[in-house]
Amino acid sequence: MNDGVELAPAVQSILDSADDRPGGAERVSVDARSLDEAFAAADADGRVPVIAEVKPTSPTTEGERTEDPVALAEAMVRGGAAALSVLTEPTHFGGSVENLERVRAAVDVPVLRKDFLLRTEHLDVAESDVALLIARFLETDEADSLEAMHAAALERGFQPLVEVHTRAELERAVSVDAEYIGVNNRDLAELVVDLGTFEDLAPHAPDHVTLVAESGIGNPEDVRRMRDAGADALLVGSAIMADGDVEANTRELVSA
Ligand SMILES: O=P(O)(O)OC[C@@H](O)[C@@H](O)c1c[nH]c2ccccc12
Repeated sequence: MNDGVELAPAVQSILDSADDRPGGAERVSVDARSLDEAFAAADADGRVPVIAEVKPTSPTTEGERTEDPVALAEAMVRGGAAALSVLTEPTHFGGSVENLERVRAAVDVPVLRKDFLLRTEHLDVAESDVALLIARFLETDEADSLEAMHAAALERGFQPLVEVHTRAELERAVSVDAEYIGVNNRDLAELVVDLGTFEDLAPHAPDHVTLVAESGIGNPEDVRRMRDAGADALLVGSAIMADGDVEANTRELVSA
């Protein structure tokens, strides 16, 4: 599929199930909480802008956290998270639209819907402040184009975060005028993480873009490394969801 590089079997299976999931019946209209303001507020009081991710499990995680997602989300906000990300992918990440809706109702910070959205009608399944659009999966015959998805997300009031992993994907994100670009340090073909990915791509992003470093950020040193490379914000899941106190895990990274 797409560039000819085979995807990890887990990722191919995620995409196949995403392709089978129905869209929403009606077009949503979102009154989004500003991501820029949330990041600026964090910066202003000395917190690193972190998007903390409620991810009960994943193909690269052992075990599953079974606490109430709302309790986890509230702990992340207490720990200083500027925004949250909630998995809605049901079959491989233990997520749900219900989790997203409950979390968004419980907190004041912007919430990202983390899923594999392939067609515009998939945007209509749930309201969120930010919608993730993964460039790599929006260039196949089965999916709508990145351009169409980006325009459709804006029309509905979402702040689209375009996820890229290569220079070519970054160029495509820039060509659709993406204001928010996430560089995923995890290669979805092999599921390996390399923080050098962000360092390599960040210098090629235009200055006006808000850049998010995604995946593989495990400790305060990684946070500083990504900030030094130009990350305006960080998206962190596993290190915050790992054993222990989610609030303390969040605070440790936010204070790096
Ligand atoms: O758990 P990590 O390594 O901190 O990564 C979080 C987030 O970046 C990761 O969950 C992610 C990035 N892009 C995705 C696309 C789909 C599902 C998950 C993801």
